[in-house]
Amino acid sequence: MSTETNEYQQLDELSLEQLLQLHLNCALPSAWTILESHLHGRGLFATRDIEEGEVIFKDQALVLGPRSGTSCPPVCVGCFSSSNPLHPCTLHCRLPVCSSSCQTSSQHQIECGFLRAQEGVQTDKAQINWDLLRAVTPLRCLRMSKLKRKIMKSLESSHFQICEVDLLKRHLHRPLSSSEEAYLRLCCGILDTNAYGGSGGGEDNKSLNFRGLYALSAIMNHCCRPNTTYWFDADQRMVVKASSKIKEGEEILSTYSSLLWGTAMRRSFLRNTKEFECRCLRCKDPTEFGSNLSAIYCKVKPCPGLLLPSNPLDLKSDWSCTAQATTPFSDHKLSAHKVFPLINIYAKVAQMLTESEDLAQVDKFLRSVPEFSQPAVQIRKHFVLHSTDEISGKEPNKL
Ligand SMILES: C[S@@+](CC[C@H](N)C(=O)[O-])C[C@H]1O[C@@H](n2cnc3c(N)ncnc32)[C@H](O)[C@@H]1O
Repeated sequence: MSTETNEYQQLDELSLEQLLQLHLNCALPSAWTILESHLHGRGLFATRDIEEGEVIFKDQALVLGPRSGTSCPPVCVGCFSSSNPLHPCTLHCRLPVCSSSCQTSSQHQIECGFLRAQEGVQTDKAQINWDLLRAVTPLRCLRMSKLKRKIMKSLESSHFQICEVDLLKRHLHRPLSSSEEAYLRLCCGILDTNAYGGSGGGEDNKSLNFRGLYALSAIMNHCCRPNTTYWFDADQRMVVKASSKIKEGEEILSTYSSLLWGTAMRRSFLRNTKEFECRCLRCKDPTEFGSNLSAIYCKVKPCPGLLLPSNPLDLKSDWSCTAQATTPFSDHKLSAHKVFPLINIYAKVAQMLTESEDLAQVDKFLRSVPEFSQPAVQIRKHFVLHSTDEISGKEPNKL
């Protein structure tokens, strides 16, 4: 029997928890275990009391690739940095790199070889193809170790129709073999469901933007009031820390959406990208634990109340006024289809103001929306980050 078959058989005998411990070289006993969750499928649970602020685990990515999309600056496929000027790889794979060491890095060799060997006939080889950036992470899954492949295949996969494989097929002239295509499609589904987008530091304080499949983190279910927080260290490991005390037996929960988004935005993001309806306590509470993050001022003048969704789990429900019982006005409601355009306008204005940084206009705008509304929170967050960066001498962050 070959060593390879032996290796596979040995891996087959291990549970997902043991495979992950092997991959992460964990010190045992771990503070976590994998159990069935009442939320969905499997979840991560505390094996002992975990103190607030304690690092629960450091997760090593199974695969890393560049982050892409309209909200991300263009990055180098080698180092994931957007700080240096980018140029097309000179080997004509049409991906952006920032240096010769990034071009010759072992991780770039995977997609570079694949795209080079099968260049599209009519493409301009000297140009960067920004669309292809999306296909890099799935292509890197083609060259995973057996252990990583086994772990990846045990993760949950979505059935999204939009897939980077179709994009790749448009840019290649050699058809993908059926096994390549099936494997790449599986990888895309697994990445969509489980990958985390990382950004932040890195060496020399460069801002990095990457997408990583962190398998242990991928077992964590979502909650809009999670009990963990995470960041990425200089080696692009995902460090997961308890944001509140977690008792033995409790589920360890992450968040897949921004905590600063209001309920309607979080729930539609989760439905569209992760295919589930969140029904956590924060989603059920119109005031979002008293923060009134989704609120807009009541439109009946001079009512001082705030409009909040009557039933936040139903996107179509009316928005009612908090001051209704104590004011002489009767018609303090707005239908959802009138509220959402308003919220969208506020969000766009908030974005424009943070980009232009006209402080007089920002001040005027902040007076027109409730203190804890999402656009107000976003604007404040922007200026806090900006001033922190000014103090530390870094380039200011954009929202
Ligand atoms: C990264 S996986 C989480 C682990 C997953 N439970 C498993 O068994 O592998 C993400 C998927 O879990 C499900 N999920 C996560 N949090 C959930 C929640 N709060 N409510 C319902 N489903 C959830 C969704 O189907 C989501 O696409």
